[in-house]
Amino acid sequence: MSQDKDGPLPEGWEMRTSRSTGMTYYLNTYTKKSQWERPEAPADPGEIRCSHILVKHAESRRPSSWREDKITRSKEEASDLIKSYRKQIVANDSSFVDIATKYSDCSSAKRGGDLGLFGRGQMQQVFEEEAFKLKVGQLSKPVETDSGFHIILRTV
Ligand SMILES: O=C(N[C@H](Cc1nc2ccccc2[nH]1)C(=O)O)c1cc2ccccc2s1
Repeated sequence: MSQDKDGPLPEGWEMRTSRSTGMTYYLNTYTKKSQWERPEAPADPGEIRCSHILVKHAESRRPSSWREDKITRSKEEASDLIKSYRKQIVANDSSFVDIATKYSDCSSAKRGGDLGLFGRGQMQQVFEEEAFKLKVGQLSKPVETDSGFHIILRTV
C-alpha cells in the first residue's frame, strides 16, 4: 500500500522494503530507479510520447515547411490560428490527427503530428517543459517556441 502516516505517495512511485537492511526505499515505477528519500513530486516518466500541431510564422527559426516554401504570416496570425485549431479540436469539430496532417508546419504532419518517444534534452526546452507537465491524453494550451506556436497532445 502506498498509504502511511505521511499520506499517499506522489503518482508513479511505490514504497519498497530493502531485503538486506529492512529499510524503506522508493521505486520510480516508470524508470525502475530507486531512492532512499521519500519523493515529494510525481515520478519523472523518463520518456513520453507526444503529437503536436505547429503553426510557423515569418519570425520562426525556419520559416518554411512542407506546406509553404516561404511562410509569411505574422506571429499574431499564427497565434490566432493555433487557438482556432485548438478550439475546433476541443469542440470535437475536427480531430487532432486531421488538423495535424493538413495544417501542421512540422514534418511530423506526415505522421499525424506524432513525434515518437522522447526523453529530456531532446526537444526545445520550452516544448519539453510543457510536454512533461501533461498527463497521458491531455492537450496543452498553445506553447511558443523558436519554431512557432504548438499545441501538444501527450499520447504515452
Ligand atoms: O523539429 C522538427 N521539425 C521542425 C519543426 C519543429 N520544431 C519543433 C520544436 C519542438 C518540438 C517539435 C518541433 N518541430 C521543422 O520541420 O522545421 C521535427 C520533426 C520531427 C518528425 C518526426 C519526429 C520528430 C521530429 S522533430
